[in-house]
Amino acid sequence: MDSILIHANTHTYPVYIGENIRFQLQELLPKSYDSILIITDDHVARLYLDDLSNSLEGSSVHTAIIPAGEQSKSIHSFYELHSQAIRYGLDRSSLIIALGGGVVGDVAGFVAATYMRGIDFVQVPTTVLAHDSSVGGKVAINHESGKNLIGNFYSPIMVLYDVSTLHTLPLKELRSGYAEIMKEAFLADEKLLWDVMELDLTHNDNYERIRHLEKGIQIKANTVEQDEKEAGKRKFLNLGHTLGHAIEAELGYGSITHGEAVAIGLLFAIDVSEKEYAINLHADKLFTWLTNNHYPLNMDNVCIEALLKRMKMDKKATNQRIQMVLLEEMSKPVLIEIEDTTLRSYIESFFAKLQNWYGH
Ligand SMILES: NC(=O)c1ccc[n+]([C@@H]2O[C@H](COP(=O)([O-])OP(=O)(O)OC[C@H]3O[C@@H](n4cnc5c(N)ncnc54)[C@H](O)[C@@H]3O)[C@@H](O)[C@H]2O)c1
Ligand SMILES: O=C(O)C(=O)C[C@@H](O)[C@H](O)[C@H](O)COP(=O)(O)O
Ligand SMILES: [Zn+2]
Repeated sequence: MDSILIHANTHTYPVYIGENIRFQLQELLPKSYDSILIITDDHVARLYLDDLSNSLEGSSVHTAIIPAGEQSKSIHSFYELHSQAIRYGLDRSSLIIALGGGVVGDVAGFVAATYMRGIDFVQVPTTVLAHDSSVGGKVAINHESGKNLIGNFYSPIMVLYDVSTLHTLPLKELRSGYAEIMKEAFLADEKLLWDVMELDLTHNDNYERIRHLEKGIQIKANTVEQDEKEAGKRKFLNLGHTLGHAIEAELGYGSITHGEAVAIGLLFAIDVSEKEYAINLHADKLFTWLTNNHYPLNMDNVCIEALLKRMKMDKKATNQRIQMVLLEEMSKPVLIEIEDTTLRSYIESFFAKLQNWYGH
């Protein structure tokens, strides 16, 4: 088992990474709890809930199961989970465990952050994408106007990443998670970038995957430790998300996965960076890798005006002025404000390029 320590503003917590470590949950917890609520979704519950609850002894263990998918990051689920916590009699010394992907982690984390003004929580990520979402303390639910508009910064006391659970992950979700690894690679690790560019996701073995996940977590950790509340440097982790989040909300939460939307946003950000800074960041190679791995990139029926409106709701925007993370060179992110008219023409030419690339 490997571990990475994260130094948050409030406390330091470990991220444990290893095969089958879900069975060691009890012994890895820093203290014992009288009452524990495991929050998970209905897919993950069928696969791993028993393993986790059976590994906890000496506590009253309760479970709350939300429907799988992005639509559960809602005010309705949030309220329902609070109601269940109240019904089970959780108090300030209780623990919430988030067992699942980023959806469970984000909503359960936000419940933990707000239940009785905050109780301990542990992240037990089960997706590739959740190497990103379980670290750094962003917890949130969506609003129909935009992603993660209601939330907080609230760090878990521990992350237990049992990479054996990834064996059951569908290819679509593997793809989704690798979009965030690609993002991290462009931001800070060119070697990782070329490693992943070599990868056929259908033949990816777990040994290689663990190496990629650990590198991604380390990049995230280095960033959030310097700027947890996103006053500056942390905004770089949003590379690809300005357009990505707009696409996700515009197509309807759950129509495409978060990572699939980020992949399109990342390709766009790389394309714009190449134009702004007259450099070659290999957008063409990224496009080839994305199409070889069957990322959905067809934006034919997406309304650009609607996307622009949504991009103004992005948390990096100030006074409705859109800010984007770009790369002025490889591994050198910058945050720049882009005029609406310039952005519109960039999106138009990007969508045209996608059509053109597809045509060949
Ligand atoms: N807080 C953050 O810093 C942060 C970072 C990145 C993304 N996010 C958020 O994370 C969410 C996406 O997370 P996600 O991609 O993990 O999606 P997800 O939680 O919806 O999981 C994807 C699907 O895989 C299933 N699943 C999960 N683990 C499985 C396993 N081991 N085997 C089989 N099926 C499994 C789930 O039931 C679900 O159907 C988005 O809402 C995004 O905004 C948050
Ligand atoms: O941790 C961060 O900071 C990130 O930006 C990571 C993103 O991958 C993640 O999707 C995050 O939830 C986006 O945050 P938001 O503040 O733009 O909603
Ligand atoms: Zn993301």
